Amino acid sequence: MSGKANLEDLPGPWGFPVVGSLFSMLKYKEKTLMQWAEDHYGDVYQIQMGSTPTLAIHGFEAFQEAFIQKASAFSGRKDSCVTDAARDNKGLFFKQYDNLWTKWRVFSRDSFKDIWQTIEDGIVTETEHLQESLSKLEGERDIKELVSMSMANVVMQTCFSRRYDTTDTKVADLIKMIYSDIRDQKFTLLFLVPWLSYIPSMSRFLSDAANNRKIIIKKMLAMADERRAENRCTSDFISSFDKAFPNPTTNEKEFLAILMEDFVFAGTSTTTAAFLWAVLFLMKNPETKNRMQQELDYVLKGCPFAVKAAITHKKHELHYTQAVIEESFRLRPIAPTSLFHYVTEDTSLMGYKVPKGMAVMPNIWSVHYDKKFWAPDPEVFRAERHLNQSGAFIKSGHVFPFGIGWRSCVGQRIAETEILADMVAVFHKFDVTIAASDANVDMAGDSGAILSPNQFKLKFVPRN
Ligand code: HEM
Repeated sequence: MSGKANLEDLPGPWGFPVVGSLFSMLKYKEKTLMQWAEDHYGDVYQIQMGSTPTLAIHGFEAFQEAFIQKASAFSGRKDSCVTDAARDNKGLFFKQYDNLWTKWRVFSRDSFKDIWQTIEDGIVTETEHLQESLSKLEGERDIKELVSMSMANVVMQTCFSRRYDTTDTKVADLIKMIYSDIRDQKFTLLFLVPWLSYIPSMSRFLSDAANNRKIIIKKMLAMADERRAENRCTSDFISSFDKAFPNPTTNEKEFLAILMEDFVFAGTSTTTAAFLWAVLFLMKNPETKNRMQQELDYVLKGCPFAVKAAITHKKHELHYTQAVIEESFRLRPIAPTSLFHYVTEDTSLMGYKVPKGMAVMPNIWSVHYDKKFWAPDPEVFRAERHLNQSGAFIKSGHVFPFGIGWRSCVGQRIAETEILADMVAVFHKFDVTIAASDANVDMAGDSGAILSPNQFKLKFVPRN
């Protein structure tokens, strides 16, 4: 193998002692990293994130080599005091790469396949509730909370085959608790600079996170028991678990609880943000919105259950609608630098030797904005770029908001179906306009744990 031998030989920016390049990474890190790649260091370089040496990966080729060709070397997750406190190396999201991860990943993937009918029915039910809520709205309103509850309920339907009312404070509190630790900046700081745990406020944060974990496990298992006690004939994640683990150990029960916590965490604000981005792009591009509505009217004409038809047998006729969603995914991937991966063995990438133990930051943004591939206008919203000459939707393979390879999003099919269903539910049924005061909303969005759109208000008028 050609290439440099040592970590020191990988190119990369100079970082401050102790914190490294952490401060340059606080907001819109995807753009900063891409600029550094283009201007100085190339597609593969290292940055110091706190005390963590991190490999930043850019461009389609490097992604393919790392996450497809060398998947076993690049599919790790870093262990840390804070993920240990919050997850105890259980679930999938922060789970280190080992046989247990494989076992639970395969179990989750297969369960979602087995219970797909329940998931699909759950999605349709939630769109009906969303439509009902939207038709009751008066004036111009921010719909984020409504969409978020609807997305959370799809996860609840998947796990427990039932929905929870917005007034159910028990579930609302559980969801709040699931998000509370990870939304705190102390979480990221401890992840990247573990020695901060010696500071009393940080060590308190860690013990609170561990306590929260125990409470969340208890609540999730209580909900599972409630659902079993109802003794309904069901097909959901709990029934899959009961079939696969007829006599579960305490450890396996805890694993189930933390997996479901991961689904709520990974499957609520992500889908909400991705859907709201698509809506916002349509508000900014009224001609695209009109063309999409014409397609919905034409393809779904005479279907008594338009949403159900759209996500099942009519999906492959909704070329333009799929292109709109794809273009929104491209321009605003909600996790532009994905999740940290971790190098599990000495390996190489694009000719550089990469040692075991580096963290990895996959910059999805760099592929979505690649000037060569998306020329001449990577910054412009243009759904047509995903259509061929006959108007058929074509996946380029260069849009992957869910990541690629072994560690890619296990909920991708659920998320894609939810977003398509909600697009149909909203734009087939309503004429939607953005409040005049939000017409110039900043499209850079809010660069927090995920990239979500800034707040905006909408008005919904039922269509004829
Ligand atoms: C638009 C919505 C969503 C987007 C853009 C998204 C994106 C992602 C990304 C980028 C990753 C990390 C991939 C990597 O490490 O390479 C991920 C992981 C994950 N996602 Fe999603 N996600 C979405 C919705 C969902 C939903 C609905 C669920 C579950 C119901 C879910 C569950 C997970 C889980 C469990 C993981 C960790 C997988 C593992 O490490 O094995 N996500 N997602």
